[in-house]
Amino acid sequence: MIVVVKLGTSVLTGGTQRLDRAHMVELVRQCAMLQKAGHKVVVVTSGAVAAGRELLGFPDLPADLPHKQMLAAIGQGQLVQLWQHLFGLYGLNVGQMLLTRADLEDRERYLNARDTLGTLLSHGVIPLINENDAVATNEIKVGDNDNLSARVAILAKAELLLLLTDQPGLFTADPRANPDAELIQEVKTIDATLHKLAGGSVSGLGTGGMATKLQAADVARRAGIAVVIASGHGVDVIGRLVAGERVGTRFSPIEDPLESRKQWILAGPPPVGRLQLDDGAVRALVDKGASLLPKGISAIHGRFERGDAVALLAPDGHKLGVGLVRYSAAELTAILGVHSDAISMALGFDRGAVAIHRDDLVLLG
Ligand SMILES: Nc1ncnc2c1ncn2[C@@H]1O[C@H](COP(=O)(O)OP(=O)(O)O)[C@@H](O)[C@H]1O
Ligand SMILES: N[C@@H](CCC(=O)OP(=O)(O)O)C(=O)O
Repeated sequence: MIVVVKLGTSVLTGGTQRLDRAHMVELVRQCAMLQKAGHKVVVVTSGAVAAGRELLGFPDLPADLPHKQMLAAIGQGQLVQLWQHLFGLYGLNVGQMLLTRADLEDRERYLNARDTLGTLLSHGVIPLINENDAVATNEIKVGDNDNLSARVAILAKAELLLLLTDQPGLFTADPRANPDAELIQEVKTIDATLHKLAGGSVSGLGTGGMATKLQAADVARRAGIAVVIASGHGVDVIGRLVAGERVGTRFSPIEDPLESRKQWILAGPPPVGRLQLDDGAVRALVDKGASLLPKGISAIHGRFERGDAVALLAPDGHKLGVGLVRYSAAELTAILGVHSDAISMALGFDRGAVAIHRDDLVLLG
């Protein structure tokens, strides 16, 4: 089985300001046991900023992007060196891959990253993955390692994604503020009610809290990957989760997973615009599995070019899905509501009858 293990800053520091080396040894032991049993492990490791801060002796720096990038640039080397040393004790090699959203949104770069990851795995090397924080500005960032790990799980063609953190799982409310909150053991559907339960990070160490873990789980399970959120401090937690033990919060995969290109549409390009659809278009897309025609679009928001990803909104405003457009925003504005036969008349040229082809469309539901 290919397993992606995402280790949050909260796990790697144990809530302190420093990397918890003793615990990292224990996590490496667990991963090595899995490799020995014939599984393949990919580690998505946070902790670069924490390691940088530790090396500099906790300087009092502004919390702005340039200083975070500086800390990540300093800390990433430290972090990987440490992992390399610890995995080396078990005779395992590691291979570092630093990714950003820009590596995932272009289909060719996405496939290149997938090849490298596959080659590392086929040679028994442990891929160590983090966001390339030193160069990633907000525009090109995935932004948090929960969402990054879901994309990595898709790239690695993993069966299981473990989001290991400082809580035993997803609770009915943030247990730090609500002592009565209860652990949710199993999630079958991720809806707006569930999203409301999942709060942000309050420790000052992590990024995104449970909110980003839920987003990550939603992306991974649509690709047919099971996801568990659990405590990174549980005894033998990695091996027990791989063995299928009921620990933490488990999200079962969607049974009819998206095909590869659609997984990329969901995981790669960020939507840069929004199309408001009319009722007829919603019925055609949802009930008949049709492509989206310009005549079913009632409004266009944002500036996008041909090939960009856009979000599709139902008349009541809820997000129906994501798709890659065949016309730019300016072109679509000129043919909004126009019947397919009249497109070339309105534009002076014709890129085909559909605004978004069915093959370039992912419906969320
Ligand atoms: N419903 C919830 N259940 C559990 N934890 C929650 C919930 N809502 C918010 N949290 C917070 O999410 C935090 C874990 O996320 P985060 O700080 O980003 O850690 P990590 O570094 O592991 O990604 C917990 O410490 C907790 O305070
Ligand atoms: N890339 C950053 C961590 C980003 C992140 O998502 O952190 P976390 O929520 O602790 O998994 C780092 O290495 O410090």
